[in-house]
Amino acid sequence: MDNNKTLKIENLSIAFGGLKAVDNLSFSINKGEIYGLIGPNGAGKTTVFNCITQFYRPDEGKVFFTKNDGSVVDLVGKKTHDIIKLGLVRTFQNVELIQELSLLENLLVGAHIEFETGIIAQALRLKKAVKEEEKLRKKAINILKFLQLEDKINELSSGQPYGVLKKIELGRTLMSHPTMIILDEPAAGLNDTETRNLAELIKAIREEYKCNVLLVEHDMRLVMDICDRICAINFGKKLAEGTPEEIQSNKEVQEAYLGKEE
Ligand SMILES: Nc1ncnc2c1ncn2[C@@H]1O[C@H](COP(=O)(O)OP(=O)(O)OP(=O)(O)O)[C@@H](O)[C@H]1O
Repeated sequence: MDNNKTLKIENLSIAFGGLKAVDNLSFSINKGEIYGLIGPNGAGKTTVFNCITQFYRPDEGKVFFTKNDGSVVDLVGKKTHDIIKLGLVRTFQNVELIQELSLLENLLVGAHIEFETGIIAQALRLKKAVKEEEKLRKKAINILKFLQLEDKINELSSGQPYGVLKKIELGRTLMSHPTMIILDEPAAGLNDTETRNLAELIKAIREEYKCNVLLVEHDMRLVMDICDRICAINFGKKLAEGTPEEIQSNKEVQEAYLGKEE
């Protein structure tokens, strides 16, 4: 894989029963890109996600990922937990925060992967564990500041506006030093203002945390606004790939997707 790519999907296929949910799909994401994956309902977007993070094991194909140190690994067959350690994290459509914990604590819950000391040491609160916890707390506070939530650090997550919960979900991904974040319909359930803020936030994450973003999203304004390139799929196959302008003017995409949705 050439040096400029972070993620390269090659001839990916997976079928459920007789149905080919992803059918010989290939695309690649360049370093620093915000990349969009779009398609009508049932096109196979979530299945592509699940094949990248190895929640599903693809029937065929490869998923190459460039780690922080520049080396390339094929993710197929790896454990989801190990994939997070390699620097690839995802969010879920439904935000799942622990209601009884503060926003800060919710970020720390997501950071267990960062702990270098073992569970027993943590339980005994040995010096090293206490130090590590302090380091994580500082990191979490910095992320909350970046998310402009510093005044809410100790507030419970219960009762927070949906936009705040979504930010925390994003913040949790940042706790694990990602080189790539996959966002599953981040604008779902957000109002116009929250969606505009989200667009700015995703761009800021790219700048500040130097990570790539792969976005699956139905909100065309968000996709067209922030993506450098987009891949449109239908029936698990690639329809077109290109800049937002190219995708918007592509006839096949218009017929399959934009025509129906807009
Ligand atoms: N675990 C599964 N078992 C059987 N069929 C599945 C499974 N997961 C997905 N499918 C089927 O694969 C196809 C692609 O589904 P997928 O959820 O990936 O589409 P999508 O583009 O994410 O749709 P949406 O935009 O509605 O979320 C659909 O026909 C779906 O019913």
